[in-house]
Amino acid sequence: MIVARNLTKTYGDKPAVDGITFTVEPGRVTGFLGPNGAGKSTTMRMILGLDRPTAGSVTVNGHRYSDCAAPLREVGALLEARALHPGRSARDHLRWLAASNGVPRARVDEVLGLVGLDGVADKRVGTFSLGMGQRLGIAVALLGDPPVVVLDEPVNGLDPEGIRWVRNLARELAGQGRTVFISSHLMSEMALTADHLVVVGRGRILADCSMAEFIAEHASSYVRIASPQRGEVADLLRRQGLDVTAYGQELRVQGLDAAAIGELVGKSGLLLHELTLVRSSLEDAFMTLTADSVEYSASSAAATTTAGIPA
Ligand SMILES: Nc1ncnc2c1ncn2[C@@H]1O[C@H](COP(=O)(O)OP(=O)(O)OP(=O)(O)O)[C@@H](O)[C@H]1O
Repeated sequence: MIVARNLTKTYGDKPAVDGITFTVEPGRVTGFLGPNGAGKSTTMRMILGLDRPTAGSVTVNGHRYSDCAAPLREVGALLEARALHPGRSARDHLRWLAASNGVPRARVDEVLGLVGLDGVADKRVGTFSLGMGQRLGIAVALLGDPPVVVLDEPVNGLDPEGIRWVRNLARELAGQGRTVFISSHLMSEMALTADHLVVVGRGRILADCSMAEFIAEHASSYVRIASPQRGEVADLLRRQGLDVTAYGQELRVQGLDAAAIGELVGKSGLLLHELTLVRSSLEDAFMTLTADSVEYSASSAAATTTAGIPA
């Protein structure tokens, strides 16, 4: 498991990570979500001993990464910027890492097969596409068969098949009881992959909860109604204590499900032309939650954070 306590990293006078405390438990996929510049990579770099915390601490299975005797066998990691020797083949790269970390040579072919690179294992890494490079990075992460896996934006550069593969792999690794910590700035991707979420913005924790709790708390829904007797329908529903907002030609109603609203209106003899349950997407919920934390945003992006959800 990974435990961060009051973890802080300051560059100059700017906190990149601002006193965050969280735990990444084994046996489940924990998504680490936040907009660009939220502090995800800096946190992951501190987990892996590549950056030293300004204050606080982070441990992996009870000790600091720098105190690991065989790091590759304790924590497997894919970080965004990966230094690869372009003239070396994928197989040689993995063999070199295996030899220097006490990993059996046979494991190299195993991980090449696992990530689907066995057919190109002897090609020079410099000729690899972004997606192939990501797969090789994941092979490196899995080389030491580690109980803890940290992946920074693993689906970057992958095609839809590759994205699905990473998703399944993450779930499989968690199913084997490993600790899996994956960063992303895409809520929609995490919704399909993670059991638990740690959401950060401007170096601070905005949410630390199960995926189900996040959905229940942040994804709002309403019932959309179209009626030739819009005014009367709105009056009727308001008299029932429901929250009704007129939106152009439609009404948006919160506080009761679509079936019950249909029955109420039906009993009154008023006409309905449409009665639809509309759920805001998790992406909307995530953008609303992190809207104040976005470092660089286009004005159109800011508009989408509030569009479609009545206050
Ligand atoms: N070496 C550094 N020197 C100065 N500032 C840095 C350094 N590394 C990161 N930062 C700043 O710290 C903040 C957090 O950056 P970080 O890369 O951790 O965010 P992130 O959530 O991983 O974002 P992204 O999704 O864009 O990778 C940003 O404001 C960034 O500009």
